[in-house]
Amino acid sequence: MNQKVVLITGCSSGIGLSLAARIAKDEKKRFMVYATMRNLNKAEPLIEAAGRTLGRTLEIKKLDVCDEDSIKACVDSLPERRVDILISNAGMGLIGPIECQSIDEMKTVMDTNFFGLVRLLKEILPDMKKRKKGHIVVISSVMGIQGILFNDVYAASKFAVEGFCESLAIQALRFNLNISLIEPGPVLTEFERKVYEEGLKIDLSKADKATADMFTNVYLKNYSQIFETLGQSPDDIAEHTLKIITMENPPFRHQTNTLYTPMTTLKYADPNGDLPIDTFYKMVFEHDKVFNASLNFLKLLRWRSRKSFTLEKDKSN
Ligand SMILES: NC(=O)C1=CN([C@@H]2O[C@H](COP(=O)(O)OP(=O)(O)OC[C@H]3O[C@@H](n4cnc5c(N)ncnc54)[C@H](OP(=O)(O)O)[C@@H]3O)[C@@H](O)[C@H]2O)C=CC1
Ligand SMILES: CC1=C(/C=C/C(C)=C/C=C/C(C)=C/C=O)C(C)(C)CCC1
Repeated sequence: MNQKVVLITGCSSGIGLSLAARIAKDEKKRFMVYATMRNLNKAEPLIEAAGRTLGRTLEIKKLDVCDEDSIKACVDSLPERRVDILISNAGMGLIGPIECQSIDEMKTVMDTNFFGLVRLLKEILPDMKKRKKGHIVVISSVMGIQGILFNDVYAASKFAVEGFCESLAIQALRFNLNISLIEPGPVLTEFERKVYEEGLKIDLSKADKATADMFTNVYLKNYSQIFETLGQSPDDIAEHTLKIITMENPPFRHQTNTLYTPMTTLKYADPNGDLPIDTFYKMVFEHDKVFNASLNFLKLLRWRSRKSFTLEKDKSN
């Protein structure tokens, strides 16, 4: 059987876990999944989700994207070091005023979200080029296209990922390789919980009162509601990603949440760059009424898009 080898990072929870289980359970058994995580003590939820695929179409391996030796050891352990599809998923968030964040905290985000991808590719890309075959799939974010209030460093890390991939994609074409950026909006995972809990713990005394109030009373106050309204499940992201890896000509960018697309499109509608910033500003600060009305509108759209996604899935079966 000519199975494609898929290596996924960050499979201890969230999107990585859903992706690994979903791809391993592919009805046509088209994939052999190496689901990796930095701490194998956290493997239990994946073992449970993998069920009977464990040891058949799914194997769990250790890989820390911040450690080159760990990446090399993992790739060396694969038959012929072959990776047909790399899914770079491991990542972390960071919210809050920059006055309250240390440079070390910021570096950890860049090291994981951006250099983590770079380290993976330095190990895997040369073999893909030799074979003239391969698909690099990166779990980016809508924040790889557009910054969001109090996500300055996280957005910077995803912009870095997107700039890096845009440059590399041109070279990759010469070697018949595909690169795809998956751009989810909010997804209900450990990410959301960790980021929110860390947000509540921030010592806001280093920020001025107006900034501290904005973070507490605008951002944190609305955070859970935004995720509940706009949030997708990690299984949704897994379905979208499975579609992308089975396409003959996969797109370079794929947004998983159609509700978010109008916001990201504003960027391309105004070369001056003011339109998305003004719109976000108005949405957040100018009138609570507009904000609440938009939330209600989003709830309605979400219901409709859920329906259409289900229909699309039905059609493809
Ligand atoms: N949730 C969201 O709203 C969105 C998330 N994303 C992106 O999706 C990806 C997955 O996040 P999500 O599933 O939501 O969050 P989770 O926190 O549930 O999962 C993150 C995963 O990354 C792993 N990880 C962190 N650092 C490293 C490292 N150094 N080496 C290997 N693995 C590591 C975590 O492992 P451990 O358990 O050991 O910490 C965990 O398995 C991230 O890239 C994130 O930026 C994009 C858009 C929206
Ligand atoms: C909470 C909140 C907002 C939106 C937050 C969003 C949309 C977060 C998205 C997070 C993602 C996509 C994370 C992973 O990549 C607004 C609208 C700024 C208004 C103020 C409060």
